[in-house]
Amino acid sequence: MANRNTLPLYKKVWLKHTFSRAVDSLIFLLLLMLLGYRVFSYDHYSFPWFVAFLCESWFTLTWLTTISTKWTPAKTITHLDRLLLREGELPQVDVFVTTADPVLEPPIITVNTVLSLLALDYPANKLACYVSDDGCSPLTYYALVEATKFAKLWVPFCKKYNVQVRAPFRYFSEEATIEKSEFPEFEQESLKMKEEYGQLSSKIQNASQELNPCPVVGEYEIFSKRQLRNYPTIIKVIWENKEGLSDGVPHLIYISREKRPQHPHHYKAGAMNVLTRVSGLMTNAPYILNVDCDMYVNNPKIALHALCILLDSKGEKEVAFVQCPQRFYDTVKDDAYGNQLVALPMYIGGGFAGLQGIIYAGTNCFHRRKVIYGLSPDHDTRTAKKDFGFTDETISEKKTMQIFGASKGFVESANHALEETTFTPNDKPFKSLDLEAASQVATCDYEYNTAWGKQVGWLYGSTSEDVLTGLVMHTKGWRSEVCSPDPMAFMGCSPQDNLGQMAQHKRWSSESAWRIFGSQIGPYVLSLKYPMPFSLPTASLPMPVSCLIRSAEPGMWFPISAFVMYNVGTLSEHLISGLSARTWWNNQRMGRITTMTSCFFGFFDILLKRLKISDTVFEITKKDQPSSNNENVGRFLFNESPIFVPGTTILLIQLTALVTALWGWQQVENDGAYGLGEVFCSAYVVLCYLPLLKGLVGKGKYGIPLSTIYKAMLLALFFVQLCRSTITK
Ligand SMILES: O=c1ccn([C@@H]2O[C@H](COP(=O)(O)OP(=O)(O)O[C@H]3O[C@H](CO)[C@@H](O)[C@H](O)[C@H]3O)[C@@H](O)[C@H]2O)c(=O)[nH]1
Ligand SMILES: [Mn+2]
Repeated sequence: MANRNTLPLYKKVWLKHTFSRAVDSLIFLLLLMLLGYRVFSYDHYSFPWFVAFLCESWFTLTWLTTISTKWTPAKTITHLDRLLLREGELPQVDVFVTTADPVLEPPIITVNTVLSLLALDYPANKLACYVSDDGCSPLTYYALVEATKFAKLWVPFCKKYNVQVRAPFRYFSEEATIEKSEFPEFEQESLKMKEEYGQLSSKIQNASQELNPCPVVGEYEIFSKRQLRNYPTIIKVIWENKEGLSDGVPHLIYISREKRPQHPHHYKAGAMNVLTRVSGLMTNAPYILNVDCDMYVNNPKIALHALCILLDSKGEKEVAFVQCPQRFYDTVKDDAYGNQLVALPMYIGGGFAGLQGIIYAGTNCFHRRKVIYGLSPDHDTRTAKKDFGFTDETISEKKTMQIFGASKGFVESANHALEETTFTPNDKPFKSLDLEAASQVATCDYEYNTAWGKQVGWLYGSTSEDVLTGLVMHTKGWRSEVCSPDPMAFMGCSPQDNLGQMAQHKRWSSESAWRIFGSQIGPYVLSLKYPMPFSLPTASLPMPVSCLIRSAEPGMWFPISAFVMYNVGTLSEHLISGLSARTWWNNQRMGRITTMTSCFFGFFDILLKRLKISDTVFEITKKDQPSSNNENVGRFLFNESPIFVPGTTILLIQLTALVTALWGWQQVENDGAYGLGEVFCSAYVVLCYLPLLKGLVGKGKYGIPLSTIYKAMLLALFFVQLCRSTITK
C-alpha cells in the first residue's frame, strides 16, 4: 500500500480546446497571408500602405502571442479526502485583508469579507485574520469590533449547519436560498442570526452617518489624533483565540500603518508588506491568503483545496502560489461594461498552465511565506539562510538587517519561516502579542535601506504590484497553479458603471505599459512568455489607426475572413462558457472602447511617469452594494475627463466617413472605389461606439461634455485633412 503521505494531493488535467485551436490557427494563417499580400503589392506603396502594414504586422504578432498563451490549457483537481486524512497536521494560515477608504469601500463590505474568512472550514486555532486599514478609519475599526461580537454566534452557526455562503449579507439576501436542514431548530436559529446581523449592520450604518462616528474616548482616542496621511501606527488585537480552540473564532487583528506626508507609502504593496511583518511577529504562518476587502469566501473549503496543491509532494517543491479566479456578484446584466472576466480567464487563464502558471492577480491567492521572503525553489534552505546572513556568525546581524530591517524579533521569525517544513504540528500557537515590536515594523521608515519592496515582499514601483511580484517569482523558477473548485472560491464587487471600469482598466494597462518602458528588465523578458495580457495597452496605438484604414483591394478578403473567424471563435467561446450572445457582443464592444479610452490613457500615464512629469497613483475602485433601483444600469456615464477625447474623435471620423460614403459625396478622383468593405468597417466601428454616439446627444451625466466634443472635432478635422493631403498627392 502506498504511504498515505506520498499519494498526490492534486492532479492536473489537460484540456483540449480543439475547435478554439483550429479557429485561432486559421486566423493566424489568414493574417500571414494578408501580410504576404501587402508585401508583394509593390505598386501600392504609399503612406496609408505603410500604416496598414504596420498595424497588420502588430495584430499578427499579438495574435501569435495570444494563441501561444491559449494553446495548452489545464485545470487542477484536488483530493480533499487525502488531505483530510492528515487533518491533525494541517499548517497555520495567515489571512490578510486590505481596505483603504471607508467611503469607497464601505466597512459593511469589509466586515462581511472578514466574517466569511473567520468562518472558513479550517481549524480556528490555525487561522489568524489581519486587516490592514490604509484609511486609518475609526469607523472601520468600530465595524470590526462589532463584527467580532456577531462572529461568536455566526461562526458556530455556519459550522453547525454547514452553511455554504458565510458572508451574512449574501446569506440573508433574498436570492440566496437558505438550505433546508435536518435540524428542527435550524429555522429558529437562522431567524435569530438574521436579526443579529440586522442589528450589526444598522449599528455600522448609524455610526457612518454620524458626523463624529465613534467616541473619541477609550480605545478610540488614538484615532482622534490623526490627520490626512499623517498618523502613527495603530495595531489592535480585536479578538484573540486565547484557549486555542479549534472550533472557536480565529484571531482578528486590526492594523493601520504609520503614514507621514514626506514618506511614500507604496499603496497596496506597502500595506501587504506591513501585514507580512506584523503577522510574522505574531503567528508567522507558513502560508498566507490575501484578499481585497470586497472578496468574500464563497466556498468555505477553499483553504483546504489550495493547501492540497501547496502541500502536495511535488507542489511543495515547485508551486509558489495558488491563485483562485476573481468572480463578481450582482453583476450588471449581460456584462454591459465588459468587466466580469468570465470567458477570458477560462480560455486565456487556463492556458497559462502550459507556461509557468497563472499570473498573480492580487487577491484570492495563497502564498508561501518563504517565497515572499525571496527564496528560490532550487535553493536548499541552508544555502539560502547563509545568503540571508542567518548562519554566518560574523556577518549575520548586519546582513539580516540589510535585508529584513532592524527588528530582531522579525529577523528571528523570518529565520523560522525559511525553514518551513510541511505539517509543523501546531506547538506554539500565538507567538506573542508584543504590540510594541509589531508597531515598530509598521512604521514608515522601517523599510529604509532594506530589501523590502525590492527583493523581499510585495514589490514597489507599479500600481499592479501583484503582476510584478508574481512574475519575479516565476523568474526564480517557481510555478503557480489555478484552483477553481465548485462552488466558486471567492466573489467580489465589480465596478457598477463604465467610469469605474475605465479607471480600473487604466490602472491595469498603465502597469503593462510600465513594463514596456520598464526599468527592471529582468522579469519582463520573462513576460514575453506571458504576452497576451501585456499587449493590452500597446493595442491602443495601432488600433485607432487600423480602424481608419480601409482597403478596396482584392486583398481585403484576408482581413474580412479573419474578422469573421475571429467573431465566430470568440462567440463560441462565450456560448460554451454558458454566457449569452449579448454578453459576447458587450465584451467585444467594450474591448474596442477601452482600447481607445483607458488603455490609451494608461499608456500616456506611464509615459508621463517615465518622463518624471507625474507620479503613479493607485486609484481605488469604488465598491458599492448594487441597489435594485440603480437607474444607471447598463447606461454609459460621462464626465469632463480627457479619457473620452480619443474615442469621441474616432467616432466623429467614422461618422464623417460613413455619411460621405452613403450620400455619395466621395470625390471620384481619389481612387474611385469607396466600396462596401469600407462602409462596413465604418459601420462596425460606429456600432461598437454606440454608447458614445448616444453620449453625443445625451444630457447631463449621460452626455459627453461639450468641451470634449469640441476637442474631438478639432482632432478629427486635423486627421481628415491629413489623410486628404496624403491621398491626393
Ligand atoms: O493605498 C492603497 C490602495 C489600495 N489598497 C487595497 O487594494 C485592494 C485593491 O484595490 P481595488 O481598488 O479594489 O482595485 P481593483 O482594480 O479592484 O483590484 C485589482 O487590481 C489590483 C492591481 O491593479 C490588485 O491589487 C487587486 O488585488 C485586484 O483585485 C483593495 O482591497 C484596497 O483596499 C490598499 O490597501 N492601499
Ligand atoms: Mn477590487
